[in-house]
Amino acid sequence: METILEVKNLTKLYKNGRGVKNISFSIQKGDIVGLLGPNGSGKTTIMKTIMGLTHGSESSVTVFGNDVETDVEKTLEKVGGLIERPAIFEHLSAKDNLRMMARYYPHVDEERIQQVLEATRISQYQKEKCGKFSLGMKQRLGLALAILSDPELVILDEPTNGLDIEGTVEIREIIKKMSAEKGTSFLIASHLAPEIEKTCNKVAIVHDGELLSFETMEEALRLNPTLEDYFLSKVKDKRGSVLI
Ligand SMILES: Nc1ncnc2c1ncn2[C@@H]1O[C@H](COP(=O)(O)OP(=O)(O)OP(=O)(O)O)[C@@H](O)[C@H]1O
Repeated sequence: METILEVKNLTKLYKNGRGVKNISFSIQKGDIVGLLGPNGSGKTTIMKTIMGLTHGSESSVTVFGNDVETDVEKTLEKVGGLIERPAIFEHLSAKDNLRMMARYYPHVDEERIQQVLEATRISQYQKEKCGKFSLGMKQRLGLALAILSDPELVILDEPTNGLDIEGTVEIREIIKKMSAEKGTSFLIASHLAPEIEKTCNKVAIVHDGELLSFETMEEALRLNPTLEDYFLSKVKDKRGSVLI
């Protein structure tokens, strides 16, 4: 198995003392890893540190064997990300937003742009200015931007945020198809257990800045009817109480 991402003892504490402590996990080629945790548990902080957008204190994050702290550009060449809100130029069309992004990737041509517009089902709106897009359409464009360069690792923060049922299913299918057909690896943050359960083959439970567990989905569901039950059992183990 090829290790794509390795996070060792990631600690990032903000001045207010909040953040994440001692997070360790790894992603192998083709894995779809879900980062499941409630609001404020540290999911975005973990993703931002992996993408070099913020820096941990005692951590080591290696992507494709390169240390993210020492060589961010090289490390992130094969990584696509959608973190917090998609970075979209509202005065441009969806297609022009993709063209702007394509400037950074010599191998991305018009055919690839069209392919991605179709895969994310925004081709019918491709000429409209993005300022008029609904939240869900912006989210689809955010995913299109993240996968445009055909990255080997895609990092997505709440990718189905604002999407309707069909949109959620479509995004899930795109993720699974890329993993199965191309071996693309994914790290997906969400506070929605059913979504992570349906999409991912591994799950990391984050709570109050700590990693409570990192398991295959199969193992998580072995003694639990749903991922939600697994999550609650892990939180209960930590607190020694049924209250969460
Ligand atoms: N720039 C910052 N300065 C101070 N505290 C921060 C900062 N960013 C995040 N935090 C705090 O760190 C903790 C983890 O936040 P983070 O955004 O990583 O959580 P999250 O799991 O992504 O939450 P959500 O699901 O609500 O997006 C929270 O307590 C948050 O208030």
